[in-house]
Amino acid sequence: MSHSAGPTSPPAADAILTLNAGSSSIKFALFRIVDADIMVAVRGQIDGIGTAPRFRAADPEGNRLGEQAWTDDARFQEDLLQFLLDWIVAHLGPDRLVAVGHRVVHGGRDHDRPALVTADLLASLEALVPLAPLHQPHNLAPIRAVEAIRPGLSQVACFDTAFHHAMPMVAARIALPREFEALGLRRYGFHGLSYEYITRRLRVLSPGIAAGRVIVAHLGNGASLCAMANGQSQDTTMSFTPLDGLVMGTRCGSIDPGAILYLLREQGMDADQVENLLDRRSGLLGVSGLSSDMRVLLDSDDPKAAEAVELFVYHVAREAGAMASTLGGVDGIVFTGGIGEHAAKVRALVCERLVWLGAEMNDMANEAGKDIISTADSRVEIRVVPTDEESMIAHHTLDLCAGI
Ligand SMILES: Nc1ncnc2c1ncn2[C@@H]1O[C@H](COP(=O)(O)OP(=O)(O)O)[C@@H](O)[C@H]1O
Ligand SMILES: CC(=O)OP(=O)(O)O
Ligand SMILES: [Mg+2]
Repeated sequence: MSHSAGPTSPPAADAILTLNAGSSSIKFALFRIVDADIMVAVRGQIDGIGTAPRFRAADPEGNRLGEQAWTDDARFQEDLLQFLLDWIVAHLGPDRLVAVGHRVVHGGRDHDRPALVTADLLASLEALVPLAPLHQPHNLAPIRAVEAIRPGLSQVACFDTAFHHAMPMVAARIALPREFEALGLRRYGFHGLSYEYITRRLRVLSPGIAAGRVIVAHLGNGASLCAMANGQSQDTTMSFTPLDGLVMGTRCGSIDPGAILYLLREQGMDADQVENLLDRRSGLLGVSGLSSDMRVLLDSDDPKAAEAVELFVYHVAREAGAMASTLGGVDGIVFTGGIGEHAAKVRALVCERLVWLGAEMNDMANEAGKDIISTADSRVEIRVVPTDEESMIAHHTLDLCAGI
């Protein structure tokens, strides 16, 4: 698959680009294909989309390759995407881009694995936009942009829902009349690329625990828990949409459906207003009245910020109890995602509420950001494992495109 370059330059390689587009960020990575495996060459992101967009890219050693900030908060995501694609093409050097892999949050009923993008696939994913309005439109836009710039280039959609597809039916079913199940109303679950990466890592780091009963807490701007037995999803807190479950940055998480009826009927709100409230104005932002960013809340001495953190922690621990019940006990707890990886205080507050499960935290190890943060005597091993959705996307893309 590789091509030879000049006598002094390293041999050119085929390359895979991964795009993980969210509501406020686009994360990307460029992987070179070397000996039928992938090696990361560049990682970067544009974050602050909608407020103050900022682009950063670095090589695997952390050397900065690019940085730019925009003060124009009205910049459209399409302009930023175009900037990103131009930057990537300019930085490919002699390497040849052979495929692009995308994180697509919702795969619906039909997709239990990554799929090559076709016009039909794109149309079916478009139909799922109402089920993930914060994510799906941003996931699909780059697929169209790449097709416009490089028609015919192989593109692969990697679904957040796929990891949970084989979840037991009792965990997936919603207690509505059967005809609604036929419409696709079931619990799907999300953050699947992250959970898949974590379970693969855990098999290397702690094989005994990986084969057992593990609760993985993906705590980022979006947050969910997954109950895994032998690396297979048994249940998860997100559901039909990524709005269910835990308290999140701007999402409310689980809410009595009766409250939505009340907002519609008694408060005169329409569906768009309710969606905007539950998806964009609630969660940490709504309760604190300050910010959706956990860093800001932990640094603040506003009592409302502390109450927002307390509520976040309360629901993580409460749902962890439910996941423990599903698993019939717990051997390991893994923290990941921006908050799970970096906020020692949040990990400590969650674990304080899980002592009854046999999870005993080593406070010094936690503060120091060690990999294992439980005591030697703890019945439950507690770990911090940084997630890497990009490498999971790249592996799937390589697997699907290898024969093309
Ligand atoms: N050092 C830190 N301490 C506390 N929280 C952090 C820290 N770094 C990142 N975070 C939190 O992580 C969140 C983003 O997590 P991330 O997994 O990157 O989110 P996304 O869902 O956008 O992928 C931020 O909103 C911030 O609250
Ligand atoms: C599914 C989801 O909520 O993703 P994110 O955490 O990236 O917002
Ligand atoms: Mg994320």
